[in-house]
Amino acid sequence: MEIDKAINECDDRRLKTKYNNAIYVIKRALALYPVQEVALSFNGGKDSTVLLHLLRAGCFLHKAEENNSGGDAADGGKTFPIRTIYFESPSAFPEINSFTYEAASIYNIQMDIIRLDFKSGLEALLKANPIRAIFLGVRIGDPTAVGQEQFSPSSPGWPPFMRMNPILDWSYRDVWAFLLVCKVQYCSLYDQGYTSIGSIHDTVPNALLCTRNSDSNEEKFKPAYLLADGRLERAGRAKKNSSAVCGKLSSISNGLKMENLNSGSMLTASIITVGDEIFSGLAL
Ligand SMILES: Cc1cc2nc3c(=O)[nH]c(=O)nc-3n(C[C@H](O)[C@H](O)[C@H](O)COP(=O)(O)O)c2cc1C
Ligand SMILES: Nc1ncnc2c1ncn2[C@@H]1O[C@H](COP(=O)(O)OP(=O)(O)OP(=O)(O)O)[C@@H](O)[C@H]1O
Repeated sequence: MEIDKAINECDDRRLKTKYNNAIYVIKRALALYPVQEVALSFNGGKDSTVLLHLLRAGCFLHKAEENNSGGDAADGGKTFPIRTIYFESPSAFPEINSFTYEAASIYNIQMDIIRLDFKSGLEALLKANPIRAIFLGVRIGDPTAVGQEQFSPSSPGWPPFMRMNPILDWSYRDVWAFLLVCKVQYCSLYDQGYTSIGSIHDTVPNALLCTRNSDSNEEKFKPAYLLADGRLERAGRAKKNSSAVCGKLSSISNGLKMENLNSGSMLTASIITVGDEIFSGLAL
């Protein structure tokens, strides 16, 4: 199985540990729930893409252990056995839609396209299918991760199912290390400077990846995997309450509250003085 092989052959020890822990969670989930009772919530984003490949590897390894065949699962892990759901929205980027559909075709994924809001869509899904647990690509740091663990029952008021978050403890760097080491395809927007993708109305490339051509002054963006500080991955996402004006954003949040940046740290500033400008009042 190419994902498992790529990780085993790489020399990134941290990535190996993250991978092994996520595979452990997936294998326990598959031991708890029959495969017909689990689903993957996939939206073509980077975290979803990581999860998809972890599940491909996890299903393969689980099946191999069940068969006690030393890794020789019948179809080499080519058919993806988990029902997959995609909440398609008219405000999704076309690149996200096309990548999602492409992934479904490449990996033989049975994908249910749901054109309802999350809650109503899940209610309909659970009514029509025996789904009891859903894999999500939620990570600590996502606003929706607050209070969640690797296995978290859905919230009160939501239909009852188990949310399973195998990459909850993965960092931005872990996500990119995995995608690059495994050499898997990801949505093209990430190569255009998008580091976290919401809707077309609230997402722009991450300004921290912006470069300017010194001759033409043309603005370009480096790929997402070059973002040095993963805490700023949501810098291209608008705040929930910021308003869009004529399709443009009136304000963009960097996704970090100032108190997050400052908590527990001492702020320092340096001033270099040459001569006696400060003392003579000329410094400003
Ligand atoms: C499969 C699935 C299960 C979810 N379960 C819950 C839930 O139990 N409780 C809840 O408050 N939100 C739930 N949500 C909603 C998400 O927490 C979140 O609001 C949604 O992903 C939108 O995030 P965004 O605003 O960053 O796009 C669920 C979403 C999905 C796709
Ligand atoms: N429209 C959707 N359809 C299906 N699942 C979704 C949808 N939106 C969110 N999810 C689930 O929630 C998870 C977290 O979403 P989030 O937007 O944080 O991550 P991502 O889209 O994978 O990556 P990125 O942060 O780069 O956009 C997804 O990995 C997926 O499991």
